[in-house]
Amino acid sequence: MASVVQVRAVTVAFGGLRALRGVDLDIAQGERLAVIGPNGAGKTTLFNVIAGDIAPTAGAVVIRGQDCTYRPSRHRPRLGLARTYQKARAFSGLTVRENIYLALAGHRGRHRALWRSPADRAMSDEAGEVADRVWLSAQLDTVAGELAHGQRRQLELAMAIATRPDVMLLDEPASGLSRGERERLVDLLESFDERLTLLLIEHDMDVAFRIAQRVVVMADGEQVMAGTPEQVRADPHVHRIYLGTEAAA
Ligand SMILES: Nc1ncnc2c1ncn2[C@@H]1O[C@H](COP(=O)(O)OP(=O)(O)OP(=O)(O)O)[C@@H](O)[C@H]1O
Repeated sequence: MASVVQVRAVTVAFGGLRALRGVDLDIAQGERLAVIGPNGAGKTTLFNVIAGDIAPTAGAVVIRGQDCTYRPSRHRPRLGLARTYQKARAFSGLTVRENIYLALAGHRGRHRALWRSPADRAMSDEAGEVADRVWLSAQLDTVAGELAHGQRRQLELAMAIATRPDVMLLDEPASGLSRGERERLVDLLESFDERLTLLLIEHDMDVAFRIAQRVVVMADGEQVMAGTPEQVRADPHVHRIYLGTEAAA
């Protein structure tokens, strides 16, 4: 299957510290891939390089056959790539519909006042459809600041979906969620169209292993192993470097 994202020998140095050391990664269209590893492994740095938030010191990032290594993040949505952030980006004082509307408007380069023209009303309806896809229909008129933590995460997903991506990068989507909210998040991600490619960094093993078809394990800026969740779970080396420390934590 053709790769939609290719990471080629990517190295990132912060001064003397090499956060990534020649990492290679191929992500296929429709794949569900989780990157795991202990603190400081380089997961966020890899994510930021793919998302265009930082440029690598060496190596290349190719998206849909186009070399994007030095293209900033604002070009990624045009290539069908969207990301979520650990820190919420929604406006607390605006409703779910308004936040999604702004994400739609921003993607289309329209920064008009809310609901002025019929075209804007159509976009407001579209915001409702996007909310439906993340199970937030009942909260359309709720201001984001009053949403439960899990719902807020759903809104973040909606704002990414508004750009009609076919690759979504999810930065620790389950962090800070209750057990029930995590279950709901996994169910929601599993409900997405199977052609949507998902790359996630996740500390919660249950979430990562349930969503991913392939898990990449990183440590010290390198890929240690990659395999199915079952293979990774059973690998003694991974247990030593990661699962053991997690279990002890
Ligand atoms: N902007 C930066 N400046 C200097 N060092 C950095 C910077 N960003 C990351 N690092 C260092 O690079 C290494 C990899 O960090 P990174 O955040 O990518 O790891 P991670 O696997 O995402 O860790 P965590 O699970 O704790 O988020 C760490 O040693 C970190 O301290």
